Amino acid sequence: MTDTILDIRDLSLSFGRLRALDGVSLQVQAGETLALLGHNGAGKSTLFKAVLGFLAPEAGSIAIAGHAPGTDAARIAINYLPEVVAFPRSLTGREVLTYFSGLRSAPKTGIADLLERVGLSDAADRAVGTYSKGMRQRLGLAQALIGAPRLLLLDEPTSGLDPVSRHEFYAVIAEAAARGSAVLLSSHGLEEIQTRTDRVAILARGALRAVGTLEDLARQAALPTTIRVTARPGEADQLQTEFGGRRINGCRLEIDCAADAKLALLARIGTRSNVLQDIDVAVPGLDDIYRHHSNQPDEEASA
Ligand SMILES: Nc1ncnc2c1ncn2[C@@H]1O[C@H](COP(=O)(O)OP(=O)(O)OP(=O)(O)O)[C@@H](O)[C@H]1O
Repeated sequence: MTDTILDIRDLSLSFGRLRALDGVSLQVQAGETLALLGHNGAGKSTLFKAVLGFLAPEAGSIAIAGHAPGTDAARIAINYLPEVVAFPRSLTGREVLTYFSGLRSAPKTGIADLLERVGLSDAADRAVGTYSKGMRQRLGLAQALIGAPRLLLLDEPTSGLDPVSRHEFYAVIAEAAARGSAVLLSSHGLEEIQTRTDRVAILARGALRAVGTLEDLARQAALPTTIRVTARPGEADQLQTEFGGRRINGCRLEIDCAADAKLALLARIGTRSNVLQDIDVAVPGLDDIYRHHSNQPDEEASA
């Protein structure tokens, strides 16, 4: 049985004449990590602010573990990591977490464990003003994990982090999800969320264009596979006559085909190995999949 922690239905919100969110419906389950992707200005932060209760929707509804945004019960259920974290520079990492634990009425006994989980034990008693950006970001994540939240909202949590820090960051997020938190994070990076999130939601100009696993999104996009053939000198014309495709230069040919027709086409091309110099296969990349969905009209979005 699923346990829906975040339930957003037909959410619309405008700033004056600008419709920042347009009929967005999205659910996140306990233990699930969902990445919200979208270009600058797509509406990701606006969605987060609505979930936090900072912005009131003009239509639709949001429930956090069954509670309306901004209520005490919803506030207790959510922990939030903003895109830019700022802590008092003179406090140590441990003092920051002690302060936030007090605000959340969480036991102080968990602080050493949190510092350990985000790799800040050694720096725990140094002033935050001496921390690097990555360390501040990790302290922000530790702050967001206080009290084992039911919903973890992370606004571009890894922007500006190096690949190793990113990897460690996602490992900590995965632990939180394994303990039952629902995680909604926004990101610009398809590559980084590829193996680290359960589902992806693509937002463009305030509307949700697609929701699903990356495999689902790739299947829905039905983008062609491209077979690139290099012919022996003087043979490209004949190959193009046989297999169609685009001529790239005197000896190269690109042939598009549906993903499920790839093997049959390769087998046919293979029968002409005597006139081939090389062959390779280019499957659609994450960027192609993202571009496809973010350019779709709203009504093609799938929930
Ligand atoms: N307080 C505001 N007043 C007016 N317009 C706003 C306000 N906040 C956001 N917007 C507009 O709403 C749209 C969505 O902005 P939002 O910050 O949610 O985008 P985003 O997806 O988080 O972008 P980014 O990736 O750049 O952080 C943008 O066009 C933005 O200019």
